[in-house]
Amino acid sequence: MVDNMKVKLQIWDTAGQERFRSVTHAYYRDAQALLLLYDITSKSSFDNIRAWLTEIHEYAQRDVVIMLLGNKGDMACNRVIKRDEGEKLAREYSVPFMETSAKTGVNVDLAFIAVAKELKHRAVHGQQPNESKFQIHEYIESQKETSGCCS
Ligand SMILES: Nc1nc2c(ncn2[C@@H]2O[C@H](COP(=O)(O)OP(=O)(O)OP(=O)(O)O)[C@@H](O)[C@H]2O)c(=O)[nH]1
Repeated sequence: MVDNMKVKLQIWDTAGQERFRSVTHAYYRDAQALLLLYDITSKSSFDNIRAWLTEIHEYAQRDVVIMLLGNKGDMACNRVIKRDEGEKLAREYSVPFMETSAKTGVNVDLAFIAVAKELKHRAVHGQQPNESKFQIHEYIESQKETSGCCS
């Protein structure tokens, strides 16, 4: 339930980076939202994000909701990608960003709730230029948790 409205999300987990080239566009071509995850302890996973963003720009829907997530936030002591770098990349592409942990659950609900809220808002209000916009960036900034022993 999002603001008293039932929102149904169908979630697809695409193949990982090593199979990156073989992922069919069909996976994300019709998606309304895309969560791009990298692993804060893996430089290659972070470097792959740019390639994904280029792909998305080319093949995904123009108004797709994109969110950048730096996962394994619980392993901040082993991080090789600073939070700063994630934030900078997100700013460059104007997408919201936060660090998450699938292990501890930090910010995981928030990522899905923010997407659900954005999609619900669009469904209810449409996308007329004058309509008030749900501010997904602001919502995430106000709700996200930041933690980590060495961050
Ligand atoms: N500590 C920690 N480990 C995690 C986290 N998320 C995933 N892992 C571990 O990282 C490994 C890879 O996780 P997957 O979910 O298979 O990653 P993936 O990118 O979907 O993998 P492929 O799609 O197969 O490339 C597993 O051993 C997970 O248990 C996290 O937030 N924290």
